[in-house]
Amino acid sequence: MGLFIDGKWHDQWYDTKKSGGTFERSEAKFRNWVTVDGAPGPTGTGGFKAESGRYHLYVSHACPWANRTMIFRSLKGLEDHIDVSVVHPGMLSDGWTFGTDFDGATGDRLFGSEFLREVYLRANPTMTGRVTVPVLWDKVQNTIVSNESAEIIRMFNSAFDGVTGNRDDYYPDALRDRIDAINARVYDEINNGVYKSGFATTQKAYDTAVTALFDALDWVEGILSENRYLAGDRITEADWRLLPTLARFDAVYHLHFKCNRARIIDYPNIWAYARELYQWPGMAETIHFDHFVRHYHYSHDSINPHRIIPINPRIDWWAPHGREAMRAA
Ligand SMILES: N[C@@H](CCC(=O)N[C@@H](CS)C(=O)NCC(=O)O)C(=O)O
Repeated sequence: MGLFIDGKWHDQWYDTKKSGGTFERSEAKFRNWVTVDGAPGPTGTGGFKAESGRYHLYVSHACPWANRTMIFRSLKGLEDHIDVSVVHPGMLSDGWTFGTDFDGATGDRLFGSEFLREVYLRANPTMTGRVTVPVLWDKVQNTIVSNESAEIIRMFNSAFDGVTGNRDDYYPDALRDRIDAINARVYDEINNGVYKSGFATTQKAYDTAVTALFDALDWVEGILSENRYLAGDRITEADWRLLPTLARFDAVYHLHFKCNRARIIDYPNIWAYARELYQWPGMAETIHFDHFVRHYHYSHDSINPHRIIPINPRIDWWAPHGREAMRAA
């Protein structure tokens, strides 16, 4: 794992010394937006019009942030309009690679690169920053539109509606305040909370993160005991942003990131809800247990130096979820 400083690759693990043992996620660098007519979005520059076949998505099936973008690509019927390259789940000193010796790893279908970092250098040969997935690439301007998943899913939610005819809205006006409030806590304490627990390098940093994580899961369990979905009776972006973390929890985070006060299967409402989301049309195809079990245990050698891949529990994600009953309540 590494990062670029002025276009030069440095093999370097996260620096937690300056933050008292706490993992701090760095900000994504490319923050442009695809819009209906190419007008600039909330950040970055314009010129990225929604067009079929123009954009390419780079993902890892291991990565929860990339998983969000694959979820929205499927929900919004973008499969025929935005093609995808999938990196290899092993991420060592070269960062993400395009090795194809793992089922589902496609190689770089656009440029035939060996490493994802080459794609970043095409966009900015002197860049400083981390080489992360997901990446949304523009074949016309030959650059990265965005490497921030939260913003890529907002683009996918509406910018391509004229291209696909799919007008399903997962961020409806009337629910935005509620969705934003839920996202803020879910991001900080759950999606990123598992990383803060797992990458902590002091007991105090771990204790703080893991306690907040399970308190937040208790809060989610409470919401889901009264509501079918996080924002009420309608499924929204808030739910889709939680699913990738729930899917990885018992298989990876519980053991590898020491998130072991409870498992997801111990929360009756969260577990049934997680199965409902997983069983939603198209969703199971975006969730690749083999990629994330391999990635985390193999790539984080400061946590698992011998790279032993654990056996893991057998969990039935296809068991009936019974959440329809919530609607009648
Ligand atoms: N803010 C980014 C975070 C993406 C991210 O951190 N991805 C991880 C994989 S799960 C990554 O590529 N890490 C490589 C690195 O940090 O060097 C997003 O949500 O899109």
